[in-house]
Amino acid sequence: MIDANILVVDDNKSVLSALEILLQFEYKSVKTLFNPNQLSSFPKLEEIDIVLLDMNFSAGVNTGNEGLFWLNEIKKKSPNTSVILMTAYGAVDLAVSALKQGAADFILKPWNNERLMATVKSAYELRKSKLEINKLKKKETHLKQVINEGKNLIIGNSKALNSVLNLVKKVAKTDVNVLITGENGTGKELIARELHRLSARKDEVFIGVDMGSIAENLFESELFGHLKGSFTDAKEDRVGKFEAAHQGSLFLDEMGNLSLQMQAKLLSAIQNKSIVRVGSNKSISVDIRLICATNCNLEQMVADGLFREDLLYRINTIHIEVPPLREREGDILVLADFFLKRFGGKYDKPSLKINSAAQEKLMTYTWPGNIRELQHTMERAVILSEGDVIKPSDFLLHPKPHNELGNSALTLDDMEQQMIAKALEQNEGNHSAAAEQLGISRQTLYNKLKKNQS
Ligand SMILES: Nc1ncnc2c1ncn2[C@@H]1O[C@H](COP(=O)(O)OP(=O)(O)OP(=O)(O)O)[C@@H](O)[C@H]1O
Repeated sequence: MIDANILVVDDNKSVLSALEILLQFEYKSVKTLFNPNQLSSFPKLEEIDIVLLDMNFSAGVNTGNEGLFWLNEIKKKSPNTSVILMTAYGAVDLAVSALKQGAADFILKPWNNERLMATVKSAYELRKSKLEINKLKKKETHLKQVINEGKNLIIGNSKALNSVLNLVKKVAKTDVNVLITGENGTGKELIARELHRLSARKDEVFIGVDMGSIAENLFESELFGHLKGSFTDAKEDRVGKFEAAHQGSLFLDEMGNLSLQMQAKLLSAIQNKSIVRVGSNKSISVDIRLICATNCNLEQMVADGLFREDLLYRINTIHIEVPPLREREGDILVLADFFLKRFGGKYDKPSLKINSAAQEKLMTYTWPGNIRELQHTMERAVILSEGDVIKPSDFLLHPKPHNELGNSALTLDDMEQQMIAKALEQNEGNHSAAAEQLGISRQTLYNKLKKNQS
């Protein structure tokens, strides 16, 4: 017995009872209606899985228009109910217009029992798939919302930040590729998310990829996906980031850390607006809005032969430079206050205030790690503070000594960071060259940099 609700609508009582008896053999609930006008007030029509609907109700009329009218009424109230139209006057054009207007199928009277049962069965399968699709769509919308959520609030009121936000507003509505540059921790990812939020793609996903953390040998698989068995660890087919971002925005962070080989592969995907999964030879079109970010000077890297000029032109149709925090004086205390509230709440210290000497300390510091450093500084201060006031001594600010090695007060970690900073400086920000000079892999260098920032 199939657990489905069926409704039969016909002005012929013998048709109603014949169909009721036939359908009750297989379906749990079969209801009948003699007058289609009762459809308007039929309770919970959306719970009916299948309606078998006669096409002609007025005596002497066989145009089928009444059936089409009631088909539309049912579809308005319950779009996922499968409607099968029945008529004694078989005409191909009538059947075609019924199907065009959303009928699941069309049967002729007198019907063949077996064929009718098969038609009802497939209409029921159709109904189930529609409900399943609806459920998946709702789930997808929810997942997209969760993915896109994140901490999107952009705090600050400085002139410099406002002009960035103005540019973001102008550019967001277009589909052009955007390159966001700025020092580490200035909020580049936040700006990228804002571009997505204000764009026509806002209801689709925003997929972020940290290009610096992808190992060279996994680059293609991560970005373009792979087929099962295409390499040792490919246990399943996998969708890459480009495909995952289809119709949404793809944010490629740390673009300055790509080897020339990776750049070539990326360029080809961007140029062709399509990707080929590893192990496949089928090209798949992708519709993405590309947002890239870096803290490197890509023009300089082009001049040094470290970044492809053609790739740079592809990604920087619009260039947004996010200024460092030291050039956004107006934002420092506003952001500090924002983080104070956030961490005050988190650590159950809601009435904490920053005293004026502590504010002065925040304002005079140069914030090499920008907003990320301010955020960490505030979190530590909230944890360390005693009483209701944050004092200057609660801020552990240590301006990084730059090139001076050999300071006996340094820890091993400090020395390592200084060597890294020096190598990066000598190699003008080029991570691959700095890693080579230090005798470590690009990946290790990257991990060490991340560790220091966290
Ligand atoms: N204007 C802002 N308002 C609130 N939070 C901010 C703001 N700017 C940055 N942040 C926060 O600072 C942190 C660093 O920001 P984000 O990751 O966007 O910087 P980034 O420039 O992309 O850093 P990186 O170059 O290291 O990838 C994040 O936690 C972000 O939420």
